[in-house]
Amino acid sequence: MITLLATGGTIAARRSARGLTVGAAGAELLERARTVWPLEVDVVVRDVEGVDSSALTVPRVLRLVRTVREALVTSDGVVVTHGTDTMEETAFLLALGHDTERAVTLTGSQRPFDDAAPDGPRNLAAALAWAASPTSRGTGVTIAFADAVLPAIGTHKAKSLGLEAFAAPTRGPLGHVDETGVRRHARPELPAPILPMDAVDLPRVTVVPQYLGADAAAVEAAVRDGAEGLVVAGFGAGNTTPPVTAVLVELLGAGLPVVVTSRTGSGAVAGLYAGGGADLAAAGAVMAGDLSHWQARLLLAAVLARGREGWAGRVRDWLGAAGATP
Ligand SMILES: NC(=O)C[C@H](N)C(=O)O
Repeated sequence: MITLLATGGTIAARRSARGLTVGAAGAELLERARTVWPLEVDVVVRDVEGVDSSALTVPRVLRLVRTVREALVTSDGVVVTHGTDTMEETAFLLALGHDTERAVTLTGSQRPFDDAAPDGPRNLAAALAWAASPTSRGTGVTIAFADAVLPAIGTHKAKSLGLEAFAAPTRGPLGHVDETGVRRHARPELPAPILPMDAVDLPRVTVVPQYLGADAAAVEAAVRDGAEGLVVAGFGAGNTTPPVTAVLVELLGAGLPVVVTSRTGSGAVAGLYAGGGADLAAAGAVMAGDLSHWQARLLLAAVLARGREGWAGRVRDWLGAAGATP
């Protein structure tokens, strides 16, 4: 038996005078998905949220993580329908808490429920087939979209409207689901769970972007606003402007956790450049491998939920176990 948890998103949205509005229930989504392929599996449906994913928050997603965990006790796998805008973040939080062989697969759509040529039914049919298949055992949390199955870790939404909405640039799909059935090509690295299951929220971690001539103001404002850690969306291989480098080195010296990502959207970061990334690495910043800013933010927040002590080692260990860094 598979549990289908419906949370909203475009897959459940209809056109209205106000714009796309979530309204279709999980049972309606399932009914459409069953017209794509014969799904020889029992599915229990629960509507747990009914929102555009831009309206979700960390506390709400932490609640969903616990709901998924409970469902996994009695199900062979869990499928979550979800808006695509924040799907990579919900998938990542689920991955941070995942500790079973059973598959958890998220899916959604780019086109609404009432579109003349919707992509939702096929995406959901594929997600259900993947989660129900013995092939998906041990593949952790995944995103099934446009016939591909991508690992939660390292995946981001790469297209605003295109149907192949998600990409895992340095990892690629783990498998495909199409007319030939369910195929797995790879097994992902699955780090041990680090998300505290009793957490109702996570410490504030702020993403600070780098751009031509960026000064220290955004970093200083983030700290003033109570950030307990920072993710710097750096240039290229993890570089920062001279004033941002200077303020971050000072904050690292005072004990503030800083993680560095790349605004390129593909590839790993390394502290290569004097006056930029090399100075940050020397001061104790952690390079986030191929994680997006948004996933790195959740990783650091989950680590800080257990306190600041030893944060860098715990982030590095997780990144290594996830195959994000060597
Ligand atoms: N395609 C989508 O699902 C986008 C929608 N705004 C959402 O994230 O809920």
